[in-house]
Amino acid sequence: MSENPDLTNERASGTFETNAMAAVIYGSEKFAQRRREITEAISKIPEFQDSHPLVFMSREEKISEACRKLAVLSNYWNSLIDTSDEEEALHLYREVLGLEGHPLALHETMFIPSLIAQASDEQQEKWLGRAQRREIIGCYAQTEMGHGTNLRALETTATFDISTREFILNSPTITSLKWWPGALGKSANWSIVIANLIIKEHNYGPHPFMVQLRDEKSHEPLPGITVGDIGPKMAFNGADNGFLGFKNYRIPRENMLMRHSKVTSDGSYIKPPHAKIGYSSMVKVRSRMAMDQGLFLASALVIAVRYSAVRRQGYLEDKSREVKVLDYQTQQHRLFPSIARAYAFIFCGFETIRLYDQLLIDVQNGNTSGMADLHALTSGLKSVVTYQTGEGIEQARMACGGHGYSMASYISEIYGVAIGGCTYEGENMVMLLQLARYLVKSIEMIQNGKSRELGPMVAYLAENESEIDLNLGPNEYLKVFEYAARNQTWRATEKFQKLRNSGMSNEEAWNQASVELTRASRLHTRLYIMSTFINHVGSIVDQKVKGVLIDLLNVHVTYEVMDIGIYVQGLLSSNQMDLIRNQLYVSLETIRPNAVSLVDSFQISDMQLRSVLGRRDGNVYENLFKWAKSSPLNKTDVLPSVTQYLKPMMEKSKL
Ligand SMILES: CCCCC/C=C\C/C=C\C/C=C\CC/C=C/C(=O)SCCNC(=O)CCNC(=O)[C@H](O)C(C)(C)COP(=O)(O)OP(=O)(O)OC[C@H]1O[C@@H](n2cnc3c(N)ncnc32)[C@H](O)[C@@H]1OP(=O)(O)O
Ligand SMILES: Cc1cc2nc3c(=O)[nH]c(=O)nc-3n(C[C@H](O)[C@H](O)[C@H](O)COP(=O)(O)OP(=O)(O)OC[C@H]3O[C@@H](n4cnc5c(N)ncnc54)[C@H](O)[C@@H]3O)c2cc1C
Repeated sequence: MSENPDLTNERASGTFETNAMAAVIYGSEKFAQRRREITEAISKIPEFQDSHPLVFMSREEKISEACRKLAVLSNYWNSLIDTSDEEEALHLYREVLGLEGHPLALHETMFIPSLIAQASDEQQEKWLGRAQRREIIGCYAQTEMGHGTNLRALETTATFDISTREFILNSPTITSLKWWPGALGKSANWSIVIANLIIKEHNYGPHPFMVQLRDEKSHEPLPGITVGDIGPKMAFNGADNGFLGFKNYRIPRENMLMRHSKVTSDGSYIKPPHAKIGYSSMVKVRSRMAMDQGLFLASALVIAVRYSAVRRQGYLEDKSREVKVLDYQTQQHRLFPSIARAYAFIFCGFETIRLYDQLLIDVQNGNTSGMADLHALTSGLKSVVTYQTGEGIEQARMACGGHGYSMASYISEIYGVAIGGCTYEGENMVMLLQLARYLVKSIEMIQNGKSRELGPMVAYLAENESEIDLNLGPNEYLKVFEYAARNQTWRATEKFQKLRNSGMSNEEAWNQASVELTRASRLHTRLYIMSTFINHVGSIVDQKVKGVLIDLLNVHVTYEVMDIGIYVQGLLSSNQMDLIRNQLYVSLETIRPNAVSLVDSFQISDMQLRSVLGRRDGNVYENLFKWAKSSPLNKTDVLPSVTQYLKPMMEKSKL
C-alpha cells in the first residue's frame, strides 16, 4: 500500500536530510549507517518478526517469544554486527527483542559489565568469555524484599569459612530474599550477588560474588537455592524478574569478585581503593539511561507526531477540509518541546557513556578521583530524564486522543517501561539527594574560600549575576538557568546549614531541607542538559541540519525557561517573560514544517515501534481495523462467557 499523502507532504516540507540528522543523533555517519544496515538485514529474516502482536500475548507467551528470538539471534549474531561494538549490539537487541524485557537484558547491561569492572584478570579469564559467548546467562542480584535503596542494610550474608576457604551464603529473613533482579526468576543460571562480607564475625559491608544458581545441564536450581519469578509488573512483562534465597549455600573463595577488594585464603581483607567502587555497575547503567530514555521518548514522539500529521479533526480557516491536528498550537506545544528534550537526552547520553568508559579506564589504572563527579552527574541525570520522559510520553499518548489509549498505539507499553527507570538504578528522589550532597559540598567549598577548586560543572555556583539580554540567543538562556540553579542551591544549602546550626542533627536538618535540595538538583541537572545541547549544536558541520537544530534549541531554551518561571522571578521582568513566551510560540511555528522529519530522523523501525498509529507509511485506519479484528476476543462471534453467564442472566430477567 502506498504512503499516506499527508505524510508524503510532510516529508517533502522537511528542510534537511534525515540521514544527515541521524548521523548527528547517533554520533557519527558510520554508526547511523550501521544502524540502518542492521535494521535492513533483520527485516529480511522472517523468524525475527513477532509471531503475533505482543500486546495480545500472556506473560508466558511473551517470555517464550523472546527466548525463541534469542535462539534465532544466536545463529546470526556474528554476521549481523561487530560484536565488540556495544552500541551495535544494543541496537540489534532493541530491533529484535523490543523493550518489554528479555532473558539477556541484564546479562548484557549489568552481568557482563560487572565482570569487566569488578572481576580480577584470572576471574575474567574464567567467566567473561563464557558470558560473552552466552554459554551462561547471568543477572545482577542486589535488591532485597526489604531494602533496595539503603544498601548498607542489605541482609544477605557471605560468611568466610577459613577451614574450607569458602563463603557460605545465607538469607536469614523473609526480607533478605533478593527481589526484583531481571532474568533471575527463570532464565539466569549464574548471578552477581551482592552480599555482606563477613570474616571472623566482622561485617565488611556489601560485596559482589559470582554465584551459580542452576545446574548448567538440567537448569534445575542447585541445592540451597530458592529461586522463582516475582509475578506480573506494570510493564517489562517479557522479563522474569525474580526472587532468590540462600540456605548455607557454599561457593569457593575465588568467587568473590576480587579486582578491587580481596579476601586472602587466611581470611585477611584487603580494602578497595575507593569505598564505593563496588557500586560501579549501577553507575554504568545510570550513565546509559539518558540515551535509553531519550530513545523511549523518541519512540513515543515518532508515533504521536506521525499520527498527528494524518489525523484530521476540526477546522482552522479553511472550512472545506478538516485540519491535521498537528497544526493546532496546543498540539505543537504538547509535542515539540519533548522532541527537543529527546534530542537533548540522547546528546547527554553519548557524553555520559563516554565519561563512564573513561572512568573505567582510570579506575583500572588506580585513579578513582573521577568517581564522585560521575556519580553525582549520573544520579541527577537519571532522575531528571526518567521523570521528563514519563511526562513527555504521557503527553504523546494524550496527543493521540482515544486511539492513544488503545494498545494499538503501543504508547502505554513504552510509558510503563520508561517510568520503571524512575525506580530502578536508584529511586529518583534518593538519587537527586545524592547529587544534592555534591552540590552542598561545592557551596561549602565556596564558603571556605576554595572556589578555584570547583570542577567545571559547578563553577557557576561561585559566579555573580550578570545582565541578561534575551535577544542574544541560547547562551543567555543558559545564564537564566545558571541563575535559577545557583540561587536554589544556595537557598537550599543555607536552609540546611541554618537548621543544623540551630542544634538539629545533621540527618534531621538534611531531611527538613530535602525538598528544597531536590529542587536544586533538578535545576542543576536541567542546566547541564541545556548546556550539553547548546555545545552539541555548536559543533555541527552540516548547515541545514545545524539550522534546524538551532530552531529546535530555541524551542528547548524558551520552553525550559518558561517552565522554571518561579525560580527566575528575581531576574526577569514580566515583560521579559512575555518576550520569552512569544519566542516560544514563534519557535513552535518555525519547527512545524520539520516536525515529521525530526522524528523520522530517529530512524526507529516499524518493527521496533510496534505501533499501528506510528507506522512509517501513515496508513493508520485500515490497519487499526485489521489489528482490532486480530484480537483473540474476535476469534468467535459469541464468547463462551456470554453463553455461560450473560444469556442465562438475560433469559432469567425476561421471566
Ligand atoms: C541489553 C539490551 C537491553 C536494552 C537496554 C535498553 C534500555 C534499558 C532498559 C532496561 C534496563 C532493564 C532493567 C534495569 C535493571 C535495573 C537494575 C537495578 O535496579 S540494580 C539495583 C540498583 N540499586 C540502586 O541503585 C540502589 C540505590 N542506592 C545506592 O546507590 C546507595 O545505597 C546510596 C543511596 C547511594 C547510598 O549508599 P550508601 O552505601 O548508604 O552510602 P553512604 O551513605 O555510606 O555514603 C555515601 C557516600 O558515597 C558516595 N557514593 C554513593 N554511591 C556512589 C557511587 N556509585 N560512586 C561514587 N560515590 C558514591 C556518596 O556520594 C556519598 O559521598 P559523600 O559522603 O557525600 O562524600
Ligand atoms: C523494572 C525494575 C527492574 C529492576 N531490576 C533490578 C535488578 O536487575 N537487580 C536489582 O538488584 N534490583 C532491581 N530492581 C530494584 C530497584 O533497583 C529498586 O527497587 C530501587 O533501587 C528502589 O529501591 P526500593 O524498592 O527499596 O525503594 P524504597 O527505597 O523502598 O523507596 C520507597 C520510597 O522511599 C523513599 N526513600 C527511600 N530512602 C530514602 C531516603 N534516604 N531519603 C528520602 N527518601 C527515601 C523513596 O524516594 C521512595 O519514595 C528493579 C526494579 C524495577 C522496578
